Amino acid sequence: MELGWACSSLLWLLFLSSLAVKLLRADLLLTPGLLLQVGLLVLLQGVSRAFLPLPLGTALTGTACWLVLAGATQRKRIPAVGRAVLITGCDTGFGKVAAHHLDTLGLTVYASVLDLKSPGAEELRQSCSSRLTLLEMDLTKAEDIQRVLQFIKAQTGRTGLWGLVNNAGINTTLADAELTPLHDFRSCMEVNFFGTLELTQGLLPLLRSSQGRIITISSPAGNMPFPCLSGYGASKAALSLVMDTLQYELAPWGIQVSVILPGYFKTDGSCNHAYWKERKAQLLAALSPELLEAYGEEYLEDINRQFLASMKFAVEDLSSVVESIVDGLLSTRPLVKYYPGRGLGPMYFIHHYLPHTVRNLFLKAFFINPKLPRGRQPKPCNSPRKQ
Ligand SMILES: NC(=O)c1ccc[n+]([C@@H]2O[C@H](COP(=O)([O-])OP(=O)(O)OC[C@H]3O[C@@H](n4cnc5c(N)ncnc54)[C@H](O)[C@@H]3O)[C@@H](O)[C@H]2O)c1
Ligand SMILES: C[C@]12C[C@H](O)[C@H]3[C@@H](CCC4=CC(=O)CC[C@@]43C)[C@@H]1CC[C@@H]2C(=O)CO
Repeated sequence: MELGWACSSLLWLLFLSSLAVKLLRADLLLTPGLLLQVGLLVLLQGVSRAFLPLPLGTALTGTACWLVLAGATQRKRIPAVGRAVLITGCDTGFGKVAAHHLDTLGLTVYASVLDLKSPGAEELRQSCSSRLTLLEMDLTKAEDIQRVLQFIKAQTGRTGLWGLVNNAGINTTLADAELTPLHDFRSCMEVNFFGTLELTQGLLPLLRSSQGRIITISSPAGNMPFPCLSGYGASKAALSLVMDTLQYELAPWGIQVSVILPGYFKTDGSCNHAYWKERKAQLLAALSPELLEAYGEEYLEDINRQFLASMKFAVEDLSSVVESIVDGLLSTRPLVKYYPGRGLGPMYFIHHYLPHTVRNLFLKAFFINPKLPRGRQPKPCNSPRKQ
């Protein structure tokens, strides 16, 4: 009798802990169907303990548990061929890799780029099928957005537009909020928030007709206060919030909205040394004498040094982000949030469940921990005392 209980308890402990891990990792959803299957497993457990020898009953129940877990985590997909999607920011990074992959899946891809002559645009032109169309669009220019909206409406009259992937985004500054010029906040907002929102709004009539998908690449920097990323993070916070709102506002129209919150990946935008060297120089040149006196040039140099050092943690393989985009577009049950990359679990656990002081210490240790500004550093002993 005891052995039977021990086997059953161990079996259920293994099954329920696997289920919990998959739910936490968003590998599966707690659907009514899954709950019914768990109920049937309980019934099977009771029947096998009552009528079957222990080894047979345990094997039968164990196999049933495995089948439930395996079935629950198989993410089913809808056919890709014939579906049209627009993806922005395909000159480099996630957008370029995703555009190529979506093309290989048989989708009709409209890939927007900042510059039709960019190396990335040329690479897509050379490597993709005739189903991929490159479109030039600067999200800060309303006329560009309107031109793309007209083009997409004209081109997708027959197929409809199945999906929009809002990938394009910028980060212009790596510095404390006080040191970040207001126009840098505005630049991030213009591209990452207003431009993306204007394009999304413009495509909603098509997406409502197709009951399609919206996938937006935001950032954990929009959920938590990464040091020196307030300008970028604020724009991503606004973007995440509006997409989270659209997720339930558009549900009655059958549109499914997903937000992807990637970890740190090595792309042209995140790890371009020349770009960040230029941005640091422009930031220093723009600093007022008062701020330069209060913080000191060494303060910014140190931040930049730590940022360059952090790049070694950036993941080179972008496939997990691309897979999240594909799942958001083609899964029968797309997730509301995707967290591709390393360390997102602990990061969000700390953010949600531990005191903010712990979270802030984690973010500084994980990314950038600014040194004391010049104005707060102890004066050397021989310096003249202020009267
Ligand atoms: N790389 C990371 O670690 C990381 C992490 C989290 C989120 N993200 C986000 O992922 C998205 C893609 O970033 P990435 O890392 O591939 O960087 P990236 O710089 O390689 O790609 C950004 C793309 O946006 C385009 N773009 C820039 N300004 C634009 C404008 N005004 N109008 C239209 N397009 C414009 C660029 O041409 C480029 O193709 C961005 O939204 C970024 O914020 C990146
Ligand atoms: C903000 C960046 C993208 C991304 O958001 C990164 C951040 C570095 C810190 C960091 C760690 C994470 O695990 C989540 C993403 C993130 C907060 C990156 C520094 C440069 C890069 C970009 O500039 C993207 O264009």
